[in-house]
Formats: sequence, C-alpha cells, structure tokens
Amino acid sequence: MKIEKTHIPGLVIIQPQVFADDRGFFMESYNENRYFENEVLPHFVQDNISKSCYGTVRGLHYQLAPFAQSKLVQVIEGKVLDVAVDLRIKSPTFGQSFSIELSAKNKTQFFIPQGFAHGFSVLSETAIFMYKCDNYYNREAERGLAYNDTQLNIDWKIPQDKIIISQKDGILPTLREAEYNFV
Ligand SMILES: Cc1cn([C@H]2C[C@H](O)[C@@H](COP(=O)(O)OP(=O)(O)O[C@H]3O[C@H](C)C(=O)[C@H](O)[C@H]3O)O2)c(=O)[nH]c1=O
Repeated sequence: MKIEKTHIPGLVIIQPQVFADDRGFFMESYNENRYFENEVLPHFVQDNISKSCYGTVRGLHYQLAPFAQSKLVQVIEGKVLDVAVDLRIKSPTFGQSFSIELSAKNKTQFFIPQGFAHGFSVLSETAIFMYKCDNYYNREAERGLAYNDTQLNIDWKIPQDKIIISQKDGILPTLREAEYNFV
C-alpha cells in the first residue's frame, strides 16, 4: 500500500495493494492498523454507497462541526473526478480545491478530513461510489457550496449541458455566501 500526501494538508491519496490472479483480484479496502499510522485515527461509523449516471455532479457537501465528517472514498464501478475544497479558515490552503480521478480500474482511494467540502462528477456511463464516514449523517448540519462557484472555478470535466445535479444542489450558496465553522 502506498500513501501519498498532497499540497493540501490532510488530503491523502492511498493506493492499496492489489493481489491479482487468474480469478480476478483481492485487496484490503481498509485496515485500521495500516491506514493511519502517524495521523489522527478517524473512527469510521458509517459506510455509504451511491450509484450515478454519466454527467452527475454530487456536491459540494459538508456537515457543520461538531457533525463534520472525514471520508475515505473510492470507486468500485466506473470513473469519477473527486473534488475536495479546504474550508478550514486557518488553513494556508483555505478555499483551494484538489481534484483526483478515482476509478474501479485504478482502485485509488482518497482520504478527506473534516473541514472540507466534497463532491464528484461521473465520467463513465455509470459509477458506484463507496465511502466511509467518521460521523453520522445529520440533515440539520448539512451544508454545501455551489458546484459552479466561479471563485472555486472547478473543472468537473463534463460539458455544462450534460451536467445532472439534484434540485438541492442547484440552489447551494457560493463560498462567499456559505456558512462553515471549521478552524
Ligand atoms: C448523505 C446521506 C443522505 N441520506 C439521504 C438523504 C436523501 O434523502 C438521500 C439522498 O441524499 P443526497 O442527495 O444528499 O445524496 P448525495 O448527493 O450523494 O450526498 C452526498 O454527496 C457528497 C458526495 C458527499 O460527500 C456526502 O457524503 C453526501 O452529501 O439520502 C442519508 O440517509 N444518509 C446520508 O448519509
């Protein structure tokens, strides 16, 4: 397993070890002992799975503290562009976003700590997105950022006329307007 830090503190790319043979492959998708040797160890309490069609953009979402969630995300079918935006007001990378392609083929995992908005766009015909969270879903604490906020200037790699978003995501505020409480 390889663990690679990014230029945004806390965002970590994980390349699990894959054991391939004539039957297919095996990989440990999570191992508490190995994933967070030197970091703060999140205690995951909820697993989520979503399936989306090409052009879907889910996000950018987060939950306000103390219900903020760190997420360990991966794709088990298809391909997505995964995006995290740093909302920690004291972070030197506040407001910066980081994008990475996750796919069933590359089996890459992405760890997003609390304090980030998260979203993804679906680049394949369909994609199954699977992720672990270290805090429970809390509808009242749910917030989000507009996927097309010009200040964030995120390239979702989907033509604008092909983007599919939920009604809820269509009315999310910009970074300038949003409420967040992460330090
Ligand atoms: C997130 C969540 C949702 N729900 C219910 C609420 C709605 O009735 C339904 C669909 O929820 P939503 O449209 O918010 O699903 P996504 O757009 O995939 O939301 C996720 O999108 C981005 C990528 C994220 O990082 C978050 O995990 C999450 O916000 O599932 C639950 O019951 N539990 C949950 O944990």
